[in-house]
Amino acid sequence: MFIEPSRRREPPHLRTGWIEVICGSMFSGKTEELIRRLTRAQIAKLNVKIVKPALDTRYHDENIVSHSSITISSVPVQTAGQILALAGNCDVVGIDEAQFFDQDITNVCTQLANQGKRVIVAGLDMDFAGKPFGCMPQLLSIAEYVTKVHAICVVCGDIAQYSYRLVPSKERVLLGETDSYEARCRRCFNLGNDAGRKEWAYEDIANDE
Ligand SMILES: Nc1ncnc2c1ncn2[C@@H]1O[C@H](COP(=O)(O)OP(=O)(O)O)[C@@H](O)[C@H]1O
Ligand SMILES: Cc1cn([C@H]2C[C@H](O)[C@@H](COP(=O)(O)O)O2)c(=O)[nH]c1=O
Ligand SMILES: [Zn+2]
Repeated sequence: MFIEPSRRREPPHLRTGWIEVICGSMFSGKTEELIRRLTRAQIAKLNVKIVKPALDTRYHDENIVSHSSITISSVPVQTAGQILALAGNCDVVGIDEAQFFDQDITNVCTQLANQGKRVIVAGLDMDFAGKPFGCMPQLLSIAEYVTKVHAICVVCGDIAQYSYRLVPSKERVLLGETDSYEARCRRCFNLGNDAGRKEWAYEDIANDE
């Protein structure tokens, strides 16, 4: 589990900000982990600002909502640049669904951290095709702390790092949840439509051994 660095008691001239990235597939617990960290910052009475891309209207227009219905209020923004103005003099900035921002998000996070803020970013590291998603590789490179979380493969029960798309669209951006995506392990992701349901997959693994 991620434990916050204890930098509060450092003298102000030595205090710096930093960037944390939480990545993984859909259903891996990125949003839950983001909300957990932000809630702890609020308990510590830090001034917290939370944003998400305005296009993410899946569960709610404003709030950030996890697949398990855990929620925290946020401000929807159209561009990464807007985050700088919104952050003002806050201590902690939380950003969800970072994969939907343009490359400018990297500069924005760097500027915020350089101002002394703790920046916590959550986003999909890979798209439905298993390719690195937009700005995420750059964010992962510049972060001080990276946490990769995993879902459970709905086909075989193994650890999942892929978001398998169940509908035929090839557009990179397609909002959805269990209606359009499922979490899959490497093997079941590569099997595509040939991946059977749980019983079949267990049998197959046993036959492989
Ligand atoms: N295949 C799955 N593997 C793990 N958790 C799942 C799965 N399907 C649904 N869930 C639920 O999703 C929750 C995580 O939701 P969330 O934090 O919103 O994930 P993410 O932001 O990574 O998509 C889990 O705690 C669990 O309740
Ligand atoms: C893989 C993939 C996902 N999306 C969309 C689907 C959801 O609306 C979000 C991811 O949300 P989560 O909090 O990580 O579950 O992104 C997409 O547009 N394109 C993709 O390739
Ligand atoms: Zn699997």
